[in-house]
Amino acid sequence: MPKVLVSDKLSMAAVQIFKDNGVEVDYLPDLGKDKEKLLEVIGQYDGLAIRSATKMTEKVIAAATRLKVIGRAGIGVDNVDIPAATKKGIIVMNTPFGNSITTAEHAIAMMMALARQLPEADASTRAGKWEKNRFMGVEVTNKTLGLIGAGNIGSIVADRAQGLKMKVVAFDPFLTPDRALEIGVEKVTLDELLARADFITLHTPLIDATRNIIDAAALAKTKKGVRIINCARGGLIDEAALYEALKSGQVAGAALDVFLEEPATANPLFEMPNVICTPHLGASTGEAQENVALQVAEQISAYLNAGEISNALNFPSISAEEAPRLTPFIKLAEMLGSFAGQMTETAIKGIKIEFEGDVASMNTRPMVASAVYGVMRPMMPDVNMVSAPQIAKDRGIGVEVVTREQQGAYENYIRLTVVTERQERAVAGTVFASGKPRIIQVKNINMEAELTPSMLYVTNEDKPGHIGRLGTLLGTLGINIANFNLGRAEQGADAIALVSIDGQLTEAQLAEIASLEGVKQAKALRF
Ligand SMILES: NC(=O)C1=CN([C@@H]2O[C@H](COP(=O)(O)OP(=O)(O)OC[C@H]3O[C@@H](n4cnc5c(N)ncnc54)[C@H](O)[C@@H]3O)[C@@H](O)[C@H]2O)C=CC1
Ligand SMILES: O=C(O)CCC(=O)C(=O)O
Repeated sequence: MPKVLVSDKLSMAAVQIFKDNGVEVDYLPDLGKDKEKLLEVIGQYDGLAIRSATKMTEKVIAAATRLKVIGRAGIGVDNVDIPAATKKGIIVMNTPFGNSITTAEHAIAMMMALARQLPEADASTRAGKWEKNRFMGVEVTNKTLGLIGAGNIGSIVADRAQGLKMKVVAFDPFLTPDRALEIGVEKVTLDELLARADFITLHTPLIDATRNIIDAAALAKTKKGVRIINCARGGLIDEAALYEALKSGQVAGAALDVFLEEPATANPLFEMPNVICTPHLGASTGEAQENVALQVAEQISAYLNAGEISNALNFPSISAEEAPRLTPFIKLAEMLGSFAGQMTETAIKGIKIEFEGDVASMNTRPMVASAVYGVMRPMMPDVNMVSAPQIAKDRGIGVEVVTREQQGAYENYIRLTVVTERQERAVAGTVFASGKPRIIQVKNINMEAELTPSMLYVTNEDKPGHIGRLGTLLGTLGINIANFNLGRAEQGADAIALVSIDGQLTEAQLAEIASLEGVKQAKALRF
């Protein structure tokens, strides 16, 4: 039974979902904050469900010897070292939509609170001051909202802001003109946004391109008296620069849900009267927390129990519907890769994977990952389907993918070519209607073979007597033949034999086979 740790505070509904799916679960909501304890116990778990308090650093990931999946009940995964997880073959998933409405609503609430100074007015009134003249606000109607990041949350914010009769301009390099039209925003450059916005709201992930996107230089380009809302990530705004801009009046107010250092318990911005702070509450509604907890528990369970992959950030998705259909092709791709990988003895420059027929219209990305995994596994025993594409990229191994309509007799055809300094070696296969993967071509020679755990691959001159000699030698060596598959380019040219055998060949036995008359190459293969 797979075992999952929930190390941050999650709705208990998640725990029930794990149990209902036959997954053992430890609910330890404070563990994520205790780095040492996390390091101590993480090695026991196959799955991990977190929010933002648990920091999955390279060190913790290295200690997670059994871990197969990390599920973030939420959107931002900046608390997970994704490259380290990928290298270890750990799938990292999030729940990209479950808290978007709630977070967008928080941004709008922060904007309105900022426009009318609600927290300060509230505190003053409770203190018995009745300072009616002190709290002069601004209307949002007809004001310009500058949206930095127009993805899921940004576009909901845009929709709500338009309901408040605001004009919305958006800076997002990936926003297409059609999408901008659809969500009713004007796509602008960052400088234009800074120059035009009365309110600026941030909704991007924290990545290198967005870190300190609002810095001193950007603040200098804003309208004097701009108000800024950040319900995305600390680190998007240079806090020291914001402090100075608030002090000088360049920025009239800021509403911050997120901070560079969290938990934020002492921050110079807390001293500023025109700053509203919440403790990373963007996603904190009952509705959003129920959504993300249920979703993450379902996703983790489906992966651990059935290999279904949804919302993974480091691996292509495989839906429950397509999983049964894709599985034999994923297996075939891995077998072809493994065959070619075992035959390759020099540095690999590239891998080409061609999909023909029905398979070309399927979700080929997991097959590509599986094929690359197959090629690399003989050289790197710790590689896996998640890490293989990244490792190939790191090593400069190009992966070319070609898809085309059916050309030959097979309804489905996958051909994998490994390119080395010295040569190209291709192997092709198909999946029959029965769901059985088969090798159908090796080095352009047709044959039909099932790949079994232990095989002998022989290339020889196509001359009479070879099969008899090989069979007799295997018998003499005490090797039982389970299946014998043959193919040849043309009469008298090169021929190949793929022999399924019981047990393993020793190096000495292989050398005897290689020295048989007419044999050009003999290799033991394992699948
Ligand atoms: N305060 C909170 O509790 C919460 C915060 N968040 C934060 O909100 C962020 C956004 O969430 P979603 O809208 O769901 O993500 P999303 O992926 O749907 O949208 C992000 C948008 O940022 C854009 N973007 C990327 N690089 C950019 C750049 N250099 N400049 C401008 N735009 C850029 C992308 O094109 C995309 O449209 C998350 O990454 C997360 O960090 C999310 C949920 C709750
Ligand atoms: O889990 C939370 O409360 C924070 C949510 C968040 O920041 C996210 O989903 O990116």
